[in-house]
Amino acid sequence: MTFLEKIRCLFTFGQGVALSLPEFDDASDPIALFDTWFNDANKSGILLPEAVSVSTCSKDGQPSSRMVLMKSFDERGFVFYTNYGSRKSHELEDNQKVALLLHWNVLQRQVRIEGTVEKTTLEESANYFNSRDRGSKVGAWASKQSQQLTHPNELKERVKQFEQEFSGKDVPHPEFWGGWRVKPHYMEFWQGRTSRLHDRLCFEKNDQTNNDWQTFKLHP
Ligand SMILES: Cc1cc2nc3c(=O)[nH]c(=O)nc-3n(C[C@H](O)[C@H](O)[C@H](O)COP(=O)(O)O)c2cc1C
Ligand SMILES: Cc1ncc(COP(=O)(O)O)c(CN)c1O
Repeated sequence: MTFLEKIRCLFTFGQGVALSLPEFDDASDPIALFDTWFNDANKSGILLPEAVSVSTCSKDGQPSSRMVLMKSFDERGFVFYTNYGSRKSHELEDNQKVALLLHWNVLQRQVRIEGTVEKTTLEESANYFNSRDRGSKVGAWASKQSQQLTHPNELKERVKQFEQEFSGKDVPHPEFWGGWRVKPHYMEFWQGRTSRLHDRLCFEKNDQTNNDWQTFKLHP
């Protein structure tokens, strides 16, 4: 973003900002647009611009949402890492349909993503796990994510146990921990405007095997 655009964002905060959405053309690609917006969010000083809400749905249709950190994205999809024994992972095993939501408030921007998930490869998960700090690696072993604590000190004790187990060694990548890649079939870019006359730019595809996105706009 230019300095002028930043000033305009500040002055119009809450009223809709004055950054324009690009017009459609044949080359319209939602991943490229996401890349631009994600860069803007990174440059804007927002804390954790990569924080994203992930919504899953249980077998009986109960949706649930939680925040995760998006660690990478490209044409193949959006990747986050978690415990494969967690509630979200169990729900994703049963039902691969998923929705992501990002909100960059100072930019007055929201991105909605709908798609299906697949697990990242063991190699990809291990590479990411190995890049984490030691404390978070031990934490991944210690946390039985989404399970009830059986007694108040259980987590602390498990951290101690794994610190001892891996003392003086590299902390290995646990097979129960890894990535989910969200392959999008719908993406919507929302840009706040004055008088609530926001822009909504949508991309949809019916066939996951190609990159043919239909584009349209929605009333705010
Ligand atoms: C900003 C933020 C980022 C988070 N990032 C992650 C993440 O990348 N992976 C993860 O497993 N949990 C992350 N969490 C914790 C999750 O929100 C959630 O509590 C946890 O994954 C268990 O969810 P579940 O029981 O629905 O599976 C994050 C929480 C916050 C507030
Ligand atoms: C439980 C958990 N797992 C994974 C992450 C992802 O972040 P990182 O890999 O940077 O720890 C987070 C971030 N808050 C988290 O809380």
